[in-house]
Amino acid sequence: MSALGRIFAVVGPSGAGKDTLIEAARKARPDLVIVRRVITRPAARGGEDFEGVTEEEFARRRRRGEFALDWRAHGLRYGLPEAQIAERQAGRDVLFNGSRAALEAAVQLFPDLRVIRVSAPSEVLRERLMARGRESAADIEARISRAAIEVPAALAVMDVVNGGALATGIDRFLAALQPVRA
Ligand SMILES: Nc1ncnc2c1ncn2[C@@H]1O[C@H](COP(=O)(O)OP(=O)(O)OP(=O)(O)O)[C@@H](O)[C@H]1O
Ligand SMILES: O=P(O)(O)OC[C@H]1O[C@H](OP(=O)(O)O)[C@H](O)[C@@H]1O
Repeated sequence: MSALGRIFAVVGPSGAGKDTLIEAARKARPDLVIVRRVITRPAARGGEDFEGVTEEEFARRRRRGEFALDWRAHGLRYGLPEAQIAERQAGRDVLFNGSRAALEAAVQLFPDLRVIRVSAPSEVLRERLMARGRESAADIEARISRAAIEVPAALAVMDVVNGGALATGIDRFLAALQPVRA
């Protein structure tokens, strides 16, 4: 039997670059299982690879116990399919794009959770969200207002600052995914 793979939650404010860094890790680390989230958002071109479902379908899957963990944010529901998390059992490292507000619940479920916190200055967040153009100006302001949400103080986190050149952010992110040397 293989040892249990590691499990990583990538968190941080909207615009910090979580999806961008995760996509870079997908190329650099083909061994990683990157959880494909189920979200009650219409499928969009570009950005995160997720499964878009209706509220009804989300609720149905939740009732059937298909999600290891789920949460609400930005008026949307997000779920992590249990079947993908279970890849850990085969010794594979698993990574998911998480919510700071749902980290307490995540740690209850995965006591060995490794948290990677991605950050960038708030003026940079706003510029990036406006350039990305996925949300309205009002939605962008609502997202910026969540920028100050803290990771629970008791949790150890690995910080990845992605406020400047993307290549630097990617290097830092890949380093955070490496096993710690004894
Ligand atoms: N280091 C960087 N330099 C310049 N632009 C960046 C950098 N990192 C990410 N971006 C851009 O910023 C925007 C936001 O990045 P991304 O969508 O990855 O953020 P996110 O943290 O996943 O946000 P959300 O939580 O809203 O999904 C994207 O358009 C992305 O291309
Ligand atoms: O603000 P907090 O609670 O950390 O995160 C809330 C949610 O916002 C982001 O989703 P999206 O990719 O922007 O839809 C995160 O991935 C998370 O699911």
